[in-house]
Amino acid sequence: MEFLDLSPLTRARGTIQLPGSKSISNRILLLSALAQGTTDVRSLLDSDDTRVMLDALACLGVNWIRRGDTQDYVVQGVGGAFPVKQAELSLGNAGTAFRSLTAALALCGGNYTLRGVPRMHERPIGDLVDALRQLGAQIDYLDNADFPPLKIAPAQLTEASEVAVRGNVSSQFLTGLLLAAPLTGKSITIRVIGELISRPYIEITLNLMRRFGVEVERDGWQAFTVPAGQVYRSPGSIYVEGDASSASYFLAAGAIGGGPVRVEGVGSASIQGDIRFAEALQQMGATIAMGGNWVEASAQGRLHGIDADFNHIPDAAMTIAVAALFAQGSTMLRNIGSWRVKETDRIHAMATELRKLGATVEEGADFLRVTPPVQLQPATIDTYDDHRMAMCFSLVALGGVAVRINDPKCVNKTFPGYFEAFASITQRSVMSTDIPVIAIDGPSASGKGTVAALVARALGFHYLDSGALYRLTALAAQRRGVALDDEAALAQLARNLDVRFEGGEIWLDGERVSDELRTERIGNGASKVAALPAVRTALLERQRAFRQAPGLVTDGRDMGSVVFPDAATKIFLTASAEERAQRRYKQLMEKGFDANLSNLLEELSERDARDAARSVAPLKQGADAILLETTHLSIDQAVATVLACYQARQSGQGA
Ligand SMILES: Nc1ncnc2c1ncn2[C@@H]1O[C@H](COP(=O)(O)OP(=O)(O)OP(=O)(O)O)[C@@H](O)[C@H]1O
Ligand SMILES: Nc1ccn([C@H]2C[C@H](O)[C@@H](COP(=O)(O)O)O2)c(=O)n1
Repeated sequence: MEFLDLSPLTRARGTIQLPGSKSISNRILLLSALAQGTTDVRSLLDSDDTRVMLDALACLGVNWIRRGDTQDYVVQGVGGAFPVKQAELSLGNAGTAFRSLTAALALCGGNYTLRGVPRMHERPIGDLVDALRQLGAQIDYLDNADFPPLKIAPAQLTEASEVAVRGNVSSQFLTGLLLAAPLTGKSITIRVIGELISRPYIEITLNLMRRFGVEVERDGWQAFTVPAGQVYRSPGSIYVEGDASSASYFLAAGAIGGGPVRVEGVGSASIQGDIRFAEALQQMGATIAMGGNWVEASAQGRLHGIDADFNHIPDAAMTIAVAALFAQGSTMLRNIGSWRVKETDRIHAMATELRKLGATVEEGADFLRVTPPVQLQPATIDTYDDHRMAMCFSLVALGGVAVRINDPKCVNKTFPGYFEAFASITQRSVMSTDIPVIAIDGPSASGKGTVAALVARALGFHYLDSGALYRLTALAAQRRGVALDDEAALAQLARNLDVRFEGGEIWLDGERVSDELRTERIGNGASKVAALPAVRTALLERQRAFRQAPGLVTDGRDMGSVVFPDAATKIFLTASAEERAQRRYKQLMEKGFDANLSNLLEELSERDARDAARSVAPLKQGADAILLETTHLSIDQAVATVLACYQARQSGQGA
């Protein structure tokens, strides 16, 4: 199995010239072939699927030439009837080519056999065949009923002027019928049974039929009439706009990796439904700018999860499922049942691969809910011979983890140069040490956590409360009856903690424990387990794994000295013991806990003494840490000071 290893990436920015749209390319090729006259097709997509269509048209006697090395083609139309009346066509896994050629050839008066790759033979076509048979088409299944391969004989047109087709399996069935209807020479009305999915693809079909001189009358999304006497006529020259589905990977890269990333070739003037991917990304918190022929994405902070219906953009929705790994909270993708009959069962494939990265995924017949892990795990991604699986999972590398993409050449189906284009807008982080860390250490209740979380929010960085890991170890020990001096058992517990940090809350073994963790009892227990070297070693790599792009703000006792000694900015944040006791007292009262100020002062001093006296990673201001005394500072002032220190350091002024 061939594979491609993507190194951890830190950032995405740049401009991409998009290849032509697959949906538009294959429709234009068929329309140009069926039309009267010669069509200059400009910027056709160069991919497996378009090659399948070009080869099939050549087999059917259509003359076309490519202009030199360009993606411009000249197609000589056959005026409605293919010259070759007998042919065997191999159509790979190209759904657009298979469905539209089935319809056109069934009404063209010849004998044809249509085959594909094994997966194509698992993709249903029965609804389209049933509808064509209503018109008099002679189509037989060569293997299994309702599935390719197919044998087509000349149609014996019936009197029927109305056909019905199911709309909820694939919109390509309706597209095929619409494209072929003018070949009958009579008025045909197509009624859609059930909900019509992927409507924007039908809009593309209607738009292009109009460009080739055929008007379709529409009654909502339920009935489409192609009036009699219309024939396709070449528009002379036609331009294939960039692929909006392919744009989704780069726009998502801009949103995940900071951006800005600009795609050129699609924009507000696009006729493709997938242009609305930009809206979904915007809902997740990305900043989107758009012109007639370009779109740009960037993001200041972290994305957030959304709950949305993706029936209208099923292909680009796959990119949302992967972007969900970088969002705060869960993302729910609804109404995506058509994924089940695409290049692979995409719901199952997506769920399987997201889980490898550590995500929690719930899958249903037509939905997917993705909850990101606290930290992404490096993984080998299987791509199921599905170009979109390969392209969307490349985005995972922007999480600062290595990812292996199996069978990367499957992208050739629609975007042969994808990985080169992706590399051109992303920056490699050979070492995760390229990702900036702001380390804030200091004694208990000094305000480290509050300040660190606000600094992280201001910069759009990740946040790690390292003390919570020691507190969680103490809580887990208490729940399992492990003594606080049993170093080996505690280290084992620390290594295997089942924790989740989400939206400021913390879960242990699936139970929300945020409030219990903040009690002084657990704080004292944490201070005891934190003195044990084996526990600290067990938690070391766990803490380092939080270092993910675009950056990390973390607080604790040894963040600058041990865990992230190369942190960009190190702060030692403190306040007088009396002020800290006051702050903790107020904090506990606000949470509804009982507290006594003098006891708190005593406990806090005891804890600081233990934390400072231990032999490993003791609490103390490092020589390279900036002292931030906050006894007389407000939270905002403390936050502003940390930000100023970081920015001074970033702009090279030192700090
Ligand atoms: N500069 C400040 N002025 C007044 N109150 C503050 C200031 N900084 C933080 N606080 C308050 O002090 C309380 C304790 O802060 P926080 O929990 O962030 O401290 P901490 O150092 O992270 O504590 P611990 O080490 O125990 O986790 C909070 O209620 C917070 O709002
Ligand atoms: N990096 C760290 C973080 C915390 N600890 C210990 C010391 C504290 O008493 C205890 C709880 O931390 P808090 O939540 O109060 O910040 O955990 C440590 O040793 N090293």
